[in-house]
Amino acid sequence: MRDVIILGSTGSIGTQALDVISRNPDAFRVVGLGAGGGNVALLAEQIAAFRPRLVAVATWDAAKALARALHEAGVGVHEVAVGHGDAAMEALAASPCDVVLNGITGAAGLKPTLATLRAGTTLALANKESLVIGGRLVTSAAAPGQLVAVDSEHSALAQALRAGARGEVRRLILTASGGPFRGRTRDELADVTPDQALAHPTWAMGRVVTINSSTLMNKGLELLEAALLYDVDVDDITVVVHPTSDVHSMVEFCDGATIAQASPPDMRLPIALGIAWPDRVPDASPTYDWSVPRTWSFEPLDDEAFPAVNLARRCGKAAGTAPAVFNAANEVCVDAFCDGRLPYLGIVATVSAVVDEHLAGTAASASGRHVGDDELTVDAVLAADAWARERASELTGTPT
Ligand SMILES: NC(=O)C1=CN([C@@H]2O[C@H](COP(=O)(O)OP(=O)(O)OC[C@H]3O[C@@H](n4cnc5c(N)ncnc54)[C@H](OP(=O)(O)O)[C@@H]3O)[C@@H](O)[C@H]2O)C=CC1
Ligand SMILES: CC(=O)[C@@H](O)[C@H](O)COP(=O)(O)O
Ligand SMILES: [Mn+2]
Repeated sequence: MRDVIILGSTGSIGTQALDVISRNPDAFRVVGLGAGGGNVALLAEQIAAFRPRLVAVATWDAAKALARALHEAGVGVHEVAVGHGDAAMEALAASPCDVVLNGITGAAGLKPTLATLRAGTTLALANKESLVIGGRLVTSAAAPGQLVAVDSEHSALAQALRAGARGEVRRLILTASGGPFRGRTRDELADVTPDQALAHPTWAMGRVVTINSSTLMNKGLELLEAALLYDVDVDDITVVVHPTSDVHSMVEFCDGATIAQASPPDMRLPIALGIAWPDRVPDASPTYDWSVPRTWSFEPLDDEAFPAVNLARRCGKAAGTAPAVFNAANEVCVDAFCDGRLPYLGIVATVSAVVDEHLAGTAASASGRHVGDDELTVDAVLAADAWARERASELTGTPT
């Protein structure tokens, strides 16, 4: 029996994790839940169903609303301890258990990620942003085997890496669905709408990661995530477009062998493997019917229409605070696009402009200057994140 804490329990990753757990009551027990507080009705339902001892939400207002929802759901005040704010989320992330699943969206996941690692608990990581922006601060806080990938591609890589010795690995091949705009030229992307960008061809996910998939920003973040998780140079990672998301990623070995992990697109498989790692959970997701014909295709990424992966590669080489700037500017631009304040092509263009200022050393404030890996601290990451948000807000006319 594994005691599990789920951060981001009301989101796409969180609800699928609870589905895995409810189907395997002898293997997992929920001891803590954390969420933003945007959906306290669902959180109260989850608390009533799974009976965790500890809960955290992002704000005091959310905690008050949750108290009312818990009363309506018949959960007594003494049955669960509810905290709120950053400190409560970090305390939850550091609470005793066997595994914490971080399914928070965005940079807000960084402190909980570090708190779990510093507590010595296994971290099943869906929140790629925390690893990407924290970089070596996160990887150096993790003991061998403590950081387990949940992102589908990185789970696939972990599975494929079991097939050979580290010294035998030649390169990683990261698959990308190509998103809803695969095949379009840059000009054909100018007028796309948020609804079109939210129509992912293969996965049902939260808003930010879905928009990021459409711009290929998600693949940029995943390139940096893979480099950090598996200690591979960004130039030794190839991105290839695979529209049906069956092959989740591949490892090429020195003898020419390529080992791929394939399964129908269903996050319950990598989530289950992530919280049970290194063991597999029987029937975590459906598999293929080989009695019907099927074709899997692969094509190169169009870097001109979708420059986000090359921008990420540049940030990966600069390292230090560059990935935090890349991510924070993108989070602002995704909101601006969804709110109708920024055209689609403005997302990557604005992120690129903010990254350029950061790396060129032309930022007006000291917190906008690049700090390298050698001097990287959590405060430097948070300062760069805040500067990039402010700069991207100025460039997109976002009220602050
Ligand atoms: N969905 C997927 O299939 C995949 C997702 N990922 C990654 O997993 C992460 C989560 O994605 P997804 O589940 O789609 O996102 P969702 O938007 O569906 O869910 C996000 C979750 O985070 C919570 N949250 C938001 N802000 C905070 C905060 N400040 N503190 C604590 N909790 C917070 C939300 O709570 P509430 O809404 O209640 O306020 C919600 O529970 C992302 O990093 C994403 O890139 C990776 C691979 C696949
Ligand atoms: C399910 C998952 O892991 C997502 O991060 C997925 O990768 C999105 O798909 P694309 O970014 O390949 O469109
Ligand atoms: Mn992914």
